[in-house]
Amino acid sequence: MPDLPDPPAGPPRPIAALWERYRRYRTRFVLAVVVSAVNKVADIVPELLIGAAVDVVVRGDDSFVAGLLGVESREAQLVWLAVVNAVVWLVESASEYVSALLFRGLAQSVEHDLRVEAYDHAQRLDLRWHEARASGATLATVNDDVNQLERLLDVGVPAIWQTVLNVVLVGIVFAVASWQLLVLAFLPIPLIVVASLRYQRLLEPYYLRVREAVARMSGVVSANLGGLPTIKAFTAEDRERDRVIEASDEYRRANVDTIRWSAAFVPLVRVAILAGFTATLLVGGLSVLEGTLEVGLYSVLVFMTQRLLWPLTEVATVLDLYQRGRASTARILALLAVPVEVDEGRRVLDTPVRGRLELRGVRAGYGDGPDVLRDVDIVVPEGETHALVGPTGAGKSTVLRLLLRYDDPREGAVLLDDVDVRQLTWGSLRGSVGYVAQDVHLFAGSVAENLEYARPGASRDELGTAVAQAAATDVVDRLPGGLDGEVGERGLTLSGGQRQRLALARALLRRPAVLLLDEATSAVDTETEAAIQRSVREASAGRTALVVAHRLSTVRRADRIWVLEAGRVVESGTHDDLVAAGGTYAGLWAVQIGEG
Ligand SMILES: Nc1ncnc2c1ncn2[C@@H]1O[C@H](COP(=O)(O)OP(=O)(O)OP(=O)(O)O)[C@@H](O)[C@H]1O
Repeated sequence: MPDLPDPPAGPPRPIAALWERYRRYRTRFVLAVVVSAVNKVADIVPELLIGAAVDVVVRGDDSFVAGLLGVESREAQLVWLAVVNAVVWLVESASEYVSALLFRGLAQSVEHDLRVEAYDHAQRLDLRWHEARASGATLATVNDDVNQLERLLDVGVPAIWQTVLNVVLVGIVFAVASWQLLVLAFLPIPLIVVASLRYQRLLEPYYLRVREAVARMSGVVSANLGGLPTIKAFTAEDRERDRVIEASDEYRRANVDTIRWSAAFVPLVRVAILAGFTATLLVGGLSVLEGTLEVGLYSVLVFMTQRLLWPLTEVATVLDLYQRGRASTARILALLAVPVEVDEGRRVLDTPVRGRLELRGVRAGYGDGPDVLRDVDIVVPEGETHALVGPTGAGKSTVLRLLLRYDDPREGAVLLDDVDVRQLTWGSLRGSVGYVAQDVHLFAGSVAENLEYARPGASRDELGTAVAQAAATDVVDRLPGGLDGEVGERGLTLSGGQRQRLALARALLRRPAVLLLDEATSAVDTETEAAIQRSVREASAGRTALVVAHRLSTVRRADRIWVLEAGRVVESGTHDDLVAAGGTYAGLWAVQIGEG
């Protein structure tokens, strides 16, 4: 793999960057925060009402409610409290529903937008960028990182906000009741937050080990499932099962170690909050006996301390969610920040495209690697069929990649109809080319769907013609369902030669001005090859073709043959000229016809 520069790190403050990026959702976010605040207040009020009810029962016409409403009878006061309670309860339920809808809706919208943006950007990124890294890494960003961020927005953000509100609201109640109790009950909170942060950091390597173990395990399983034919051929099932056992066992051990520490957290927080609980119980109770604290308020405080406990036990989980969400956001934004180096030009070719191809003084290579092509000058005049031949690794596929502009040359220029391809729109360049790659890729789906990839909305007649031109009629006829027959994942239910013929049909369906065939017939038998050749000759009448081939018999009739060796054009001419010249080509030919 070439050494490419590391991908740019994510922004230093990813969440702030996300906030900037999604300005359009700010109003919805603020609304969600407000409704959630209403919900929290409504959630706390019933506990205050119970305190007020105790106060009514204990103090009668002297109670807080009596003073507030001017109602003397205890029964009437209790009825009032019950009515207020019912209203608040309904508000609480409604606001909980609305707040969940708003937060979750927001999380889904952001997740959807980011996933689509990340995918769209990833598919625009240069092939070279993708080739230099594991496809799993990009997939993990588009899938797992986006899901992780959704969890932060869906669960984490509301939890953080509710915890803060909880502490503030309970704090206000305590402050009204007694400053001493406020100090005693809240004293452990900063301690718990700081301890949670440290604890989280302590757990980090454990979580990391779990993540690595799970990645290793799924790596082994997916690689094995993809390589089943090889495993079976080498009867390596037992060895592979042992490798999975080992990976799974490491995952289990990593998890057990993590659980040992993480499960201790809640009990520890409980111990830390003991001071607040005891203070409320003891100091509060004593204050009631002394007459400095009302019984009603005392009962409210007892409820309230309980309320402080649970959110605090969740501080660590929420912080964990926050940190994971932050790291995921950084990775997504880093992917989105990778620049597209081979970017689209603006020029549109005059139609009809003639199809003249030229490589002018081209030097090319991959990443920081050595030059793969040097001083290459190739011209394919409009309407001619040329061939590229040469030993393996000579740079033949690289020439086709340059013509499709998967990469740009390091020096020199590639031209279509005398225009530098760097200036052309993708539509003008790639839209004019029918390409059959060395490693044919078909998508899961029917034959027709695969063909229509080249020309959405093509008629059945057009599909049939393209199939016939590619000598693939028998492939389609043999499939149950014909054109509607399924080809399976990556077309794997077909043989290599059948896949090649369908790929050729797909390229021809485009009716391109230029045909680029990279060993398009290497996997078919000689008879089929001859049939394809005849069809391609007919199909390529009036269009330009550049054909890469190892089997020289396939390119004998080419208008011109270019011979590449170690990245340079060493000779070119017709088959007969080259054989007569007695150079590299003549040597290759002699070997292939059995005279070498
Ligand atoms: N994506 C890539 N990244 C880095 N190096 C590459 C890449 N593709 C090809 N190369 C290198 O470039 C050189 C030329 O490869 P290329 O595929 O163009 O040769 P070829 O003549 O088509 O070979 P073959 O006949 O075996 O297909 C080789 O040394 C190869 O290792």
